[in-house]
Amino acid sequence: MRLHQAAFGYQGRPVVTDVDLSVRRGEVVAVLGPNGSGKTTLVKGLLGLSEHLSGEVSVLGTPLARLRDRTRVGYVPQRHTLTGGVRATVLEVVLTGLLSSRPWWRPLGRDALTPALAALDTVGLADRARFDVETLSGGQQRRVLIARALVARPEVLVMDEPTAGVDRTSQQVLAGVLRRLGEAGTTMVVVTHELSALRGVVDRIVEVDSGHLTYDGTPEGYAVHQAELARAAGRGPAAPDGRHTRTGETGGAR
Ligand SMILES: Nc1ncnc2c1ncn2[C@@H]1O[C@H](COP(=O)(O)OP(=O)(O)OP(=O)(O)O)[C@@H](O)[C@H]1O
Repeated sequence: MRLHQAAFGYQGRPVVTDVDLSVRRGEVVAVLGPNGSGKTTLVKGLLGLSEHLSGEVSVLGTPLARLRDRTRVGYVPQRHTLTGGVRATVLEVVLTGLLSSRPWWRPLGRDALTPALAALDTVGLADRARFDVETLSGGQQRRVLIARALVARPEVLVMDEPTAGVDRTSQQVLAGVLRRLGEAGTTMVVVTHELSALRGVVDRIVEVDSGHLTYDGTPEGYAVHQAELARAAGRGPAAPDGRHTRTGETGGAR
């Protein structure tokens, strides 16, 4: 995945600009940054779901506009649960992940069950296949959505806050799922506020602030970057006695 001077936004108005980024195959990248900084807009840009306004974007070696087989890139959207809609079983929801990869004249047959059950097994929910999704917890529903994204066997998986709003146990299960996917060579771009939940899974961190990339490097380097920011923020104007006052806090990963 390569972005050069890319800008994304909505209705012609840029939200993120000057993005230079390349993600290697098999890499697991966490996208961090304050609320409203443009993380979702950036990752939606990789899927053609926000407007690509300028610069170059290529995904899996193909310019985004010419990427025909969109099932090669899977997506787990933000703040999405499965309650309140049409009643469906867990298996049925996962099967919908295969619909876009088939022409309309080839309906899903029994052969679709094997990948769907395998995807549910990956997220640890094989025993819930016949359950109504509404009976699952929020964390389990997030895992169903990951299974739905996995069933078409995407080469790249983009996830927007997969661990948000789920309890610690579900967070740990989700982190394990991401670790296994990473080990299997799936390229992942994961927007998160909970870096600690993904420790050991993430190879690289990209920070977005006010629509710009403000960090791109290793998790270890990010800790140094944050410490430097905190030091800079603490170095306020000199107090009358010559000491420095603290002027502010920095945001960042929790
Ligand atoms: N569909 C849209 N149309 C117009 N503007 C939008 C749309 N979606 C988001 N924005 C604007 O883009 C800016 C960045 O939003 P975005 O959702 O990308 O931030 P974020 O970093 O993902 O935030 P959060 O951490 O809260 O999810 C915000 O000012 C938001 O209002």
